[in-house]
Parts: sequence; structure tokens; C-alpha cells
Amino acid sequence: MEYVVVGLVLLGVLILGGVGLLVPKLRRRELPPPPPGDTTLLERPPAAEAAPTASTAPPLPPVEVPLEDLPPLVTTPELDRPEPTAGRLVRLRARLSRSQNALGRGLLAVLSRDHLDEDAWEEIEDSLITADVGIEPTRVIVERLRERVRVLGSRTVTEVREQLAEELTAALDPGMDRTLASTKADGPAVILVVGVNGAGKTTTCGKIARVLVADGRSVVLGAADTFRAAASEQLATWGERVGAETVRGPEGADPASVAFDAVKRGIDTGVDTVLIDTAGRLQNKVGLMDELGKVKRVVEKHGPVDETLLILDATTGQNGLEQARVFMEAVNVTGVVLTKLDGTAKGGIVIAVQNKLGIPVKLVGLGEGPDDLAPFEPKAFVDALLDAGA
Ligand SMILES: Nc1nc2c(ncn2[C@@H]2O[C@H](COP(=O)(O)OP(=O)(O)OP(=O)(O)O)[C@@H](O)[C@H]2O)c(=O)[nH]1
Repeated sequence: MEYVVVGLVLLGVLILGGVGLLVPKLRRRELPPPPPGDTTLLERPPAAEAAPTASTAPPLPPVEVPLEDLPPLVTTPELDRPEPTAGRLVRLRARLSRSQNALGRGLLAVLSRDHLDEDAWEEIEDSLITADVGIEPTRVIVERLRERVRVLGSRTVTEVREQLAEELTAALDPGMDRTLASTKADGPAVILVVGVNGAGKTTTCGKIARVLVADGRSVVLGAADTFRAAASEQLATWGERVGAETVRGPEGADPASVAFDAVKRGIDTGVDTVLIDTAGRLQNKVGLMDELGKVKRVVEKHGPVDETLLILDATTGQNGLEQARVFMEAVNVTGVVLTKLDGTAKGGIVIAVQNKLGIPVKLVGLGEGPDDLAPFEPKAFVDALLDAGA
């Protein structure tokens, strides 16, 4: 009996020992593989040559490091390097065609018909009006296209599509000067940014600062939207990322005085451009006009404003045109920035804006990313507009 008990105890010990040996193996196998690109395992020295650990290594003698060789206690944050601006519209084209392809596909379907009869021309007209091209520009575009198709006897989809693209591009007046007045010989160029709240003014100011920095300009930002406390904070953050100083005033400060100080700072520091963000309350048209007029007058004590950019939200469609008029009465708008074109299937608004206001669209916003603002190029834009999204 004693033998049996001893035998059982030994058997138990053997089983437990076996499990003990097995479990670590199983656990090791359960370890997840290293993430791709993780080379730490490869870099680890083989066991035999492993570096001595703190507990086994002899104490190292103290090393004297000259003070100037030590890293600075306060490190300057690394600045963003904004994307180059050349060809941005082409790079962002997918954003545009994604939202426009309803127009592209619709037109392609009509143009593919064997014969462009009266109904077909009406459908083309409807497609353009639905895309917010505007009634008058659509009428002119379709009339000219019909004439060309008749005279040239165009037959294939490709031919007619190309001619339509040419007409749409012509409606965007490709000869217009779309350069930003961002430098001048005697001191910084001053750019005033205006528009209703929510149109994307502050964001666009930040993006424009990046466009300018990408093109080698130095910038001071003026946070003259003192109405919304977070706006100046937001602008300063955009500035910090590209090393542009932001001049701010206390909440509720006189916007004109902040704008004045910003231009003064720009002159004192010798930057190329001063970019001024303003508030845009449209609830009170007279108040807004007075305020913007005053900002402009006060800034002009330093010299003329070189560019006044109106920020319009493309998703507001034809309503945006009404807003635009109010601003045009208050200040001399010299260029339009159409934001949120990535969020609308009505990209034709660009044509309507230029046609109605007679002011060039200079930049277009195609997303919320910091570099999603592109210099506007009529031909590349029309190509994207007509992209069938294939
Ligand atoms: N999708 C998209 N969103 C944009 C674009 N431009 C701006 N936005 C967004 O629009 C919103 C409003 O932008 P803001 O810059 O705060 O607008 P604002 O005109 O300065 O507004 P106020 O300071 O209140 O006057 C933000 O969420 C932006 O990210 C764009 O091109 N595309």
C-alpha cells in the first residue's frame, strides 16, 4: 500500500513538472508577431555578445561634456513643411470629381446618344443648371455649344465633350489674373480676408498662410475676428505650425486696432505678407459694413490694402452670391476663395460666382486638411467637373 502511495505521489510530481515545462512553451507561442517594420528584434545583439547589464557591468567613469555640446533645455517645435502649391488642384482632383461625378455621368449619358435632339439639349441645360452653373451662363454655354456642334458636325461623345469643356473653361475667363498680391516692393503686402461666419474664413486664413510659406513667403497673421474668442486661438495655432507670428487682441477688442497692430508688426519685422482674418456677422448688415469699412480705413493708415479675399461656402449655392453683394458694397473685393467644394455636387457655382460678381476665383477649398486649398485653374477644374467618375 505504501508503495502505491509513494508511486502516486511521484506520478503527481512528474505530471506537474511536465505541465510546468509545457506552459511557458505554449505561452511563448501565443506571443503576437512583431508589427511590420519593427526591426528591434533584428537589431538585438545575439545572447553571447549581449551588452553587460547595469547589474553586471563595472561602473563607468564620469564623462565631462562641454556645456555647449548639451542639447538645449527648451527645444523649438518642428515646423510643418506645407505641400508645394503648384499642381495642387490636379492632386486634389479626385475630391472634386468624387462630388461632381453626378454631373459628369449625366452629361456623358446624354452626349452618348446618336442624335442630339431638342430633348437632349434640354437635358444638358438642366444638368448644368442643377450643378449651379446659373441660368444665364448655362444659356450662353449651351447656345455656343449647339452652334459649334452644328457648324463642325461633331458626332462622337469625345468630340462634343471636348467642345463642352472648352465652353465651360471659356465661361471661367481663363485670362483673368488669379495671382495673390502677396508681395510688394515697399513693405509687406496686406491681404484682408472677409466672409460670413462659418464660411471657413479662419481655416482658410491658416491654409493661405501655408500656401504663402510653401511659396517661400514670410507671414504675420492678424486675428481681427475678436467676436469669436476661439477664432484667434485657432488662427494662432495655424500660424505656429508654419512659424508665422499671430497678432491678437483681447476678446471683444476693436478689430480695427488689432488689424492696425498686425500690419505694424509686419512692417517692423519685415515680412512679405500680413494676412488679416475678420469677423463676419451678417445678422446686422449695417454693423458689418461699418466694421469692415473701419478695419480697411485704419489699416490703410499704413498703406493700401493689396488684396481683399471673399470667402464663400460653395455648399450655400446661389445664396452665397447674395452674401457676396453685401461684402462687395463694404469693401473692394479683389478675389474669391470658394471653400467646401469637396462637399457639394454643385461645383458649377464657380462659374456662377465669376459670372455674377465679375471677380476671379483665386483659390478653392477641397477639404479640411491643412493643405486642401488649391490655386484655381479653370481647365483642370472643368476636366474634374466633367469627369464621369469612371
Ligand atoms: N470639407 C471642408 N470643410 C471646410 C473647408 N474649409 C473650411 N472648412 C470647415 O468649415 C468649418 C468652419 O470654418 P471656420 O474657419 O471656423 O469658419 P469661419 O468663417 O472662420 O467662422 P467664424 O470664425 O465663426 O466667422 C470648419 O469645420 C472647417 O474645417 C473645405 O474646403 N472643405
